[in-house]
Amino acid sequence: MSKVLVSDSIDQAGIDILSQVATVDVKIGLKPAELIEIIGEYDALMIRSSTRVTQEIIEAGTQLKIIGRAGVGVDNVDVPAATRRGIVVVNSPEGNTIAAAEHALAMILALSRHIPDANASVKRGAWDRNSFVGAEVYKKTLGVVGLGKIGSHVAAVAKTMGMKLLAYDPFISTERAEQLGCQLVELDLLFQQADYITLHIPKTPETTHLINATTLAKMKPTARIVNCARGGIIDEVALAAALKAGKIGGAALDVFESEPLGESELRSLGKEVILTPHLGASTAEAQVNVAIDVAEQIRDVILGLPARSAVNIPGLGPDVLEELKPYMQLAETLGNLVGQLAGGRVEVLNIRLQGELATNKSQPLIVAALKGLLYQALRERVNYVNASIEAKERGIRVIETRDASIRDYAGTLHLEATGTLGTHSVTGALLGEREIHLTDVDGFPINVPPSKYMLFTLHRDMPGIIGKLGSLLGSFNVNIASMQVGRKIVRGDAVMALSIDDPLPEGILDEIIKVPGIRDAYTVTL
Ligand SMILES: NC(=O)C1=CN([C@@H]2O[C@H](COP(=O)(O)OP(=O)(O)OC[C@H]3O[C@@H](n4cnc5c(N)ncnc54)[C@H](O)[C@@H]3O)[C@@H](O)[C@H]2O)C=CC1
Ligand SMILES: O=C(O)C(=O)COP(=O)(O)O
Repeated sequence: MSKVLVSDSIDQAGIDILSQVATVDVKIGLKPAELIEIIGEYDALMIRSSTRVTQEIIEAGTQLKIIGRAGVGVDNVDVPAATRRGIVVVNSPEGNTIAAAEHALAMILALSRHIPDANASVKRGAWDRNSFVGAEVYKKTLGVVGLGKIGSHVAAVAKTMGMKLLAYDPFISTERAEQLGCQLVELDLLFQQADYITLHIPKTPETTHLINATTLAKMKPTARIVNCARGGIIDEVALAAALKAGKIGGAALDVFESEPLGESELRSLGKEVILTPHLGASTAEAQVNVAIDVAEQIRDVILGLPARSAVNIPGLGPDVLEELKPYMQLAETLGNLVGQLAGGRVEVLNIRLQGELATNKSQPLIVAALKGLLYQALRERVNYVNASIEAKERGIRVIETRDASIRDYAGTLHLEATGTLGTHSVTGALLGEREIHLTDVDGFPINVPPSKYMLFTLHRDMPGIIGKLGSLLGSFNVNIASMQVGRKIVRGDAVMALSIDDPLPEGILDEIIKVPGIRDAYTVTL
């Protein structure tokens, strides 16, 4: 049974899902050295933002197949290190969107009305109404930095509160911003004009210390800044200095450069500063959402299925995956088959997407075909995550072509592998929704479902040959489950595809090739 380590606090709904397929150990608060010591036993690791999954931990996780982040940000995971090791990293891109957006909105209102300090003062026994006179957000300008999932929801709600919206996000269109009622502007303009600035961007090298002494100096002295995205986007020392000097009006922070927040000037500031301990995603609803979302993906990967929100598999979003899953299976099977027919080292893989596939995203299919192709060399070490890197490192050139014309099937996939031992090709299609059929091998039309053990021969189409092959296999106690011949012309060259019940015994291929009329034979395990 697989083993999953849960090293941060996760909702029980996730643990219940994992327990269906694995032994689940919940160990919260492990020190890095303790995690390194035990991670080697586990197939999957489920975390939130508290566990830092470093390269050292990934390297110690020799059995790890998947790291599941029950939340959005994967900046606490060394994703490149995981990718190199073929470990899938998944997250829950939408499970806590509303929770984080509502926290940012709560921060905006709490800052405006001094709610935390007013509350603390009443609880201390005071009744001080004069110290807590606030400001309205109505008709004020909100600058949204990062108009993604969370930023968009913040914008939508802020709009209904009567705020004027500016947004900065270099990766979204003016139309999208307009749909949300936002005016897309340059960052400097946003800094200059906003009464409130809310950050909803990932932490990247470009966004680290985006808010610093220079950018803070561009803001209105009354501006209030909210960070419910990531610590480190704001230079906290510069922020504390700007607040103290009255260069900006206030700040509400949920995330910090170093968490838990240690010694900090920010703690000593008054009602203009609100600090929460990374609570953006901490609602009952969001925790159920992210736990289920990520646990299901871990379960799927343990069961050998692809994950729907892998951050390190290019182009494999949930919508794409749902549509392409059966075709990815087809691509993988064909890749595995053509790799075995080609034998030796493959140098070029031609992939032709035909019919309805021609208009689809090709990247997941290429990755799946490469995974299949490399299976003989790498076995379980190759997966959707590292197939492209492994192929590149082996010098396999991928050429993709598309042909939208529809032939016998709605969509077909054609793979041709050229390597040190020659060129071979296979074509396949789906029958109904998901039944794989081989429709062509080396240019000869056939129509067979692939099976675990197969034998292919290239032979002359002449009387008696099928009988001879049948008897030969019989003499080696090989049971034939099905057999089909594909030929282009009568008595010309032909291909025979046989499904057999067991692997072909040693030495029998040499005997098959000796049968008069048989030119070549290939055994394949799928
Ligand atoms: N405080 C908390 O507990 C939580 C924090 N988060 C954090 O919130 C942030 C946003 O999350 P989502 O909205 O789900 O992500 P998202 O991926 O939907 O949106 C991020 C947006 O930022 C934009 N962006 C990227 N680089 C940018 C740059 N240099 N300048 C301006 N815009 C840039 C992208 O184009 C995208 O539209 C993430 O950092 C995430 O980790 C998310 C959930 C909870
Ligand atoms: O989802 C995110 O990016 C978050 O920051 C939430 O973090 P958490 O899961 O609450 O530790």
